[in-house]
Amino acid sequence: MNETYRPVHAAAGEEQISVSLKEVSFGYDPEHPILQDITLAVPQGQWVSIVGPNGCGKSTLVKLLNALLPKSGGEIVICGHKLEEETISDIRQCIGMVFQNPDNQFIGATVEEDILFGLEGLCLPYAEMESRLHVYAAKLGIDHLMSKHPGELSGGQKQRVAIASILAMEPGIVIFDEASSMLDEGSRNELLGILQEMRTEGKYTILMITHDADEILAADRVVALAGGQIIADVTPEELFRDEVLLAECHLQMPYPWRLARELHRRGIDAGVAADEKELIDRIWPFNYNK
Ligand SMILES: Nc1ncnc2c1ncn2[C@@H]1O[C@H](COP(=O)(O)OP(=O)(O)OP(=O)(O)O)[C@@H](O)[C@H]1O
Repeated sequence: MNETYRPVHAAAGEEQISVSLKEVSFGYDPEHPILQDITLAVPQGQWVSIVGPNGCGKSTLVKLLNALLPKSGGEIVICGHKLEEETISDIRQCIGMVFQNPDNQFIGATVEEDILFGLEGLCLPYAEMESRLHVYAAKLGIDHLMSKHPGELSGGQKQRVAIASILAMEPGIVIFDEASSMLDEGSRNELLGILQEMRTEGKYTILMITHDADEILAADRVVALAGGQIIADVTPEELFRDEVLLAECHLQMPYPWRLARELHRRGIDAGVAADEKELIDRIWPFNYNK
């Protein structure tokens, strides 16, 4: 196990824990466990990226949280509810999941119906449902698609609808399982902006399975899985500084980090820039002082 992994069980200080796993295990075939003794606590309001190589069990892990798959051992507590037969429906109300393929997520015959369907399940007053419908359709830029049948939408539009449907229910925990892989760069950045806004509200805990460097950098914390175990629990910066860990996770450094490393090798210590302008501002003095 990588030394960087620091298991966390209990609340640090007064922090409320949204997601807690203690020694959780699971195998599709009991003889071959996919996940072994996973222990993890995520405080309310935290944004966690879950990373790791293909097939290491990231999707399996998040499906255990709302009993889409049955854990074979250990304890899961979601928003104070211990996961048991009787608490599954309470727990499912606390968790919204957006998957990679939006086709599997449509229920309504139109976009509007699809968003309203989830809200009806929460038994909200009609005015509140209408208000959320319009707020989240506007946030995701899908107001003009409300009367469309899901079959008439592009992959990226379908994913925006799926995200709007989940966010409109305002679950305390939102899980994205490679949910932005269908989105173009602009839409992906918009989604990151929406999540950043949600983070400032402090009400949402975000778990995001991703291989995307920008999404990883946006998180508060990165949990890395490999070989059925958590091998690291670090900040995004710690991950991107650790070339061994990056290789274990099959990840690359973000472009500005690679550029900074190359410049450093050539004697220019410009640090990591967030964008092109900052990069030029940082490199310019080196050229100017020659
Ligand atoms: N329904 C299933 N039945 C049997 N084995 C499965 C099933 N779903 C997944 N697996 C296996 O479990 C392992 C973990 O799969 P999982 O989808 O959780 O990985 P992942 O880390 O999310 O992968 P990726 O990054 O490719 O999406 C893989 O070896 C996969 O083949």
